[in-house]
Amino acid sequence: MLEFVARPAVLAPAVFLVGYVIYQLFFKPSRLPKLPILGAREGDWFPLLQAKWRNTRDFKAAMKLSYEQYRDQAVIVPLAGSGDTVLLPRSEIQFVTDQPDTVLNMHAQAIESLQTDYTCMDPYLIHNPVHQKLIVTTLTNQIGNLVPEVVEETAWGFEQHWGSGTEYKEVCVYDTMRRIIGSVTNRVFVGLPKCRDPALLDVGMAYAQDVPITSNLLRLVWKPIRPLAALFITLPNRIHTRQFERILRPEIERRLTEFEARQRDPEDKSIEAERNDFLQWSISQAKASGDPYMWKPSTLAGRILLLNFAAIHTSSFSITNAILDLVASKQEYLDELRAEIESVLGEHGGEWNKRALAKMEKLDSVMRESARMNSFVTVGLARAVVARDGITTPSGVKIPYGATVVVPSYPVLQDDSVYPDAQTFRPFRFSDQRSDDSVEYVKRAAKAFASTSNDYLAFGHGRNACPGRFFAANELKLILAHLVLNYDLEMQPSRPRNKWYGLNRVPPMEATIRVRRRVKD
Ligand code: HEM
Repeated sequence: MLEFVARPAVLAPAVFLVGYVIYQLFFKPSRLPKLPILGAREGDWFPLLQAKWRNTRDFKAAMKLSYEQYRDQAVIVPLAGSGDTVLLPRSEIQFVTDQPDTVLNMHAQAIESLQTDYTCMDPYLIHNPVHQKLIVTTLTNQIGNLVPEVVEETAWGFEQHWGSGTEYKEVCVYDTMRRIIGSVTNRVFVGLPKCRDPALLDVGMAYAQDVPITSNLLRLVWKPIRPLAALFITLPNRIHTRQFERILRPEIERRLTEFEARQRDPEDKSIEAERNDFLQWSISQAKASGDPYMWKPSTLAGRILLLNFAAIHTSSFSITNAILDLVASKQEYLDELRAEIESVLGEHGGEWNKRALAKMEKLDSVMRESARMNSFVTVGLARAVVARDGITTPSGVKIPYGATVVVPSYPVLQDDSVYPDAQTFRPFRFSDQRSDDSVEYVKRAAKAFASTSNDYLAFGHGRNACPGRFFAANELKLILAHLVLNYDLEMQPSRPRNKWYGLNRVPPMEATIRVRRRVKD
């Protein structure tokens, strides 16, 4: 064995590899300017490396430290698997949102951090994200028309997962919510009956988990060998993408055939009326483009899978957090919320619609306050510096091409000077502010759940803020309203804590509560 290792043909590359790794880890000069290193301590031998270890292990502590110690200055944030990252101070959030895409670019950063060239089986879907245009235009415009279907699917989902028993029983909040959110959201994406297909929902969820796990792994792999490593690492992504496509293909093919038949003879009454869902809009968009690649079943299914990735986890976390916050608060809050919903619904003849929902400001406030307390966005507005000459921040820090900038979100949302009594869940914090007539209308409207600002980054902010947030806000409020109207929730003395996985903050997924169907008189 020793003889084999001592051969020059084996020894030379091995020494080179070890030397390269040591150089990368300990001696490679940083391209970043001289700034404090978040997490480094006096006397550290390898400050970047030691800080990286500390920050990766406990990012919550790192966030608190950044706000206490470096509130007004930029700091370097070493993190495992992340490239050169600079956290800018809160005072420079506006500067970040103001930069054009040619200077600070969200998509370049998302492609790098999610490694989409490997984790998405057809990277062209990401490089040509026409589905995002549909979210901003058609989906958002159709929110009102989609209300009846969202309401119907919500009722079906609760019946399946919370049942109609009038005795208290225990349910796992996250597990049941992700299933309800899955079918409600897919009702809008692909319609009945596929939105209730458990295989479709499970594969969609599995892929949504594959992407963060495999992208984290890939980022740890040396770039030149990443394409090779990706062949093995992204195997689950490939399997789940294929399964998703296989499940959806018959529906897509049926719709394509009907689309063509309708084009040939618009008067033909034997063809099913055009559906009003994302798949149908995508088919129309694809056909209008004239590019056959766009209406291939794999392309159309791939876009729906990406939507599932963007929508399901985020929405499931939000509603789970809101339920856990409410049951750990006061029964009076729940009663007050229920009273608002009943009263506004009464004014609208008992019928759900967009206008009724917009009037339920307490309901809206609960969702916004819960997102303030629990948002998974701990640092926000992650953007890659794509200007070849780098950027110079208002405080004069020069950040080179290829680095990433982020801004604080978690510490701002927890800051008493921004949100008084920030550690307390005050469900009507924002509706109280909205009902203050002495404040001008625009400022009051800015307190709605889907409104973003420099101090509220739960949906991002600026040009690249989440395009699905208006739809998500309506869907989540309808779901919360349904459960408040139809179920009693047993109050709990305290709220189980959220968990941190690196940068990500997620609700306790195993938390349970006790619920029973309300008996209405
Ligand atoms: C409560 C639920 C949701 C939350 C908290 C959320 C949050 C976010 C955040 C923080 C971003 C990044 C924004 C930035 O960096 O400035 C984002 C982007 C995005 N979200 Fe959402 N989201 C939610 C629901 C949805 C839904 C339902 C959809 C689709 C219908 C969606 C589609 C997207 C897309 C496509 C992007 C990428 C935008 C781009 O690349 O420009 N999201 N979301």
